[in-house]
Amino acid sequence: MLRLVLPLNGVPDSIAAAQAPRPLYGAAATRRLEQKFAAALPPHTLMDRAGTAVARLARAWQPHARRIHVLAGGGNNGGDGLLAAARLRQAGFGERIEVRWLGQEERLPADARWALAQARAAGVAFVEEAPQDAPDLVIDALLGAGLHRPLEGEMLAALRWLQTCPSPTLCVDLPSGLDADLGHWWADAPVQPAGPRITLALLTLKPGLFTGAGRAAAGEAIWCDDLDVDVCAALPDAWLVGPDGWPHRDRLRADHASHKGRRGDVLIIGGVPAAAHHGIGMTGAALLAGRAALRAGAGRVWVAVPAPPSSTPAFDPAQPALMWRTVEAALAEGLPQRATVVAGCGAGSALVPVLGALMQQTPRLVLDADALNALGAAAVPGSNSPWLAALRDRAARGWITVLTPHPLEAARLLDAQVADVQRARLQAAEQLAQRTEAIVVLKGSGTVVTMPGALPRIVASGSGWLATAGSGDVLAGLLGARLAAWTPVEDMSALLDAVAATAALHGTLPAASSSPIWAPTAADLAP
Ligand SMILES: NC(=O)C1=CN([C@@H]2O[C@H](COP(=O)(O)OP(=O)(O)OC[C@H]3O[C@@H](n4cnc5c(N)ncnc54)[C@H](O)[C@@H]3O)[C@@H](O)[C@H]2O)[C@@H](O)CC1
Repeated sequence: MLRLVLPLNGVPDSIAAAQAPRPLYGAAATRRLEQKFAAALPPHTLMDRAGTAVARLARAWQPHARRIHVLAGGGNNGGDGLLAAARLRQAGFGERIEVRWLGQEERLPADARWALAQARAAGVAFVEEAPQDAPDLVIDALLGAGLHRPLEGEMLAALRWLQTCPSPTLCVDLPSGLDADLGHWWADAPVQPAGPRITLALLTLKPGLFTGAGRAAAGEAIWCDDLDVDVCAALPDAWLVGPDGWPHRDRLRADHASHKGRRGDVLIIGGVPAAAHHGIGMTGAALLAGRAALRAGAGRVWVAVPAPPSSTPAFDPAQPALMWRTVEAALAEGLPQRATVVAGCGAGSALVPVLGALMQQTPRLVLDADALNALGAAAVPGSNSPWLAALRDRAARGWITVLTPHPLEAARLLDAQVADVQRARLQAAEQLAQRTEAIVVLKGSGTVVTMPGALPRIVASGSGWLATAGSGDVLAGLLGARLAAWTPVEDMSALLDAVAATAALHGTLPAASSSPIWAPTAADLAP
């Protein structure tokens, strides 16, 4: 059955489509499923269904296309393209169906060999060169789940043509160049296509479609056809998640007997003012986090500033309910023991002296930005960092720690390069979680949320609109509110789901506040 998974990146409708958690299967798991189902069906059935699904979507998406160019590689992904060409030709679609096939007949897998014969029998035209002009529709069947190494030579040249071609393009299973497991882009070619593009995943959704380069390469919409087999019984490699489970404001409204003490307390630590930090002020970061926590339904929110009372803001005119403290006063009041603490938003190096106390006193702790920088390379193998010991000690006590690194912060914690983190985002997040025994929210395109012993979640929402100063502070505040409202249950994976749903909600905020003219800023996300 054909399903729309993510229509038009970033528009609100896409959220509904993404809401149900969806299982993601990497290349190896997909191959196992393919073999299992193929064994129970007549020969070539899956490829027949795959090629037919591609042809059907191509016709629905570009019904007036006259010249259709299929770029096909030498594996089964190319086989899908060849079969789609055959089916389009048999249906009398368009005026010309042409295939540029870069395979070698003697090395073809059996299914693709059969598809080649089908295309030839259908009278599809075979061409040697890339078109000089733009076809009405391109079908990208160069490489799919079999790509795990860099592209070179003829394949690279073909991909460069594809990425710069302005024609509408339908990618078969995965955009060619993308690693199904990692979301890594294997080619020295632009990730972002020049023309309109959609992707039709076949049999399974692969994790690489949704993180790293996946979302940028896959285009405006991601479809999936399960080829009429039930893959969902198999254990996935990861889950694609939306904001389902977020405590919606209607639920807060319906809770008549509630009071502010029941909604959860949040303490933001950060926002160092310029007067206390060599003329470099970061009050806005803590403001954004505090406002987001309030907006997300926290009952009471304090903002503790690492500065003397004289340079602590009197109040926030936009959200006067925020209560301001110095860090000293907040510690003296015992706030870290009873509130969920969000530490790091614009705290600078002033956080370091109190981080140890927070680790030891706060059962629910979100470490963001400067708090992560303060940990240094705590997550490298064999690290004897006192911070690592403190994090593990927290886990042993059953306390919750959430780390929210962007790729650079994750790289610092792992003593790696940003490129290493981005090349394998799921694996980087899992390493970080294993070593720190914390929940990790690795931000970026396709935010990854994971913890030790759990299947990672990839957040389905989000767009380039989130790449704006302060949007991470808003996420930290939302996480603070969500953890503060968290009722402990035995199943820790429910906590992971709650954290992932919070990150997914954050991804929807820019679309909710967008105007036809302005790009949303962080203040629009937490007004
Ligand atoms: N066999 C079947 O019945 C089905 C196959 N499916 C399709 O099969 C695809 C997977 O097929 P394959 O495992 O054959 O893999 P691919 O077709 O994705 O890639 C394998 C081919 O690409 C070449 N290749 C890989 N990396 C390269 C590089 N860096 N430079 C140059 N050439 C490179 C290999 O030599 C091989 O010829 C899926 O993505 C999907 O499109 C699905 O439609 C499901 C059903």
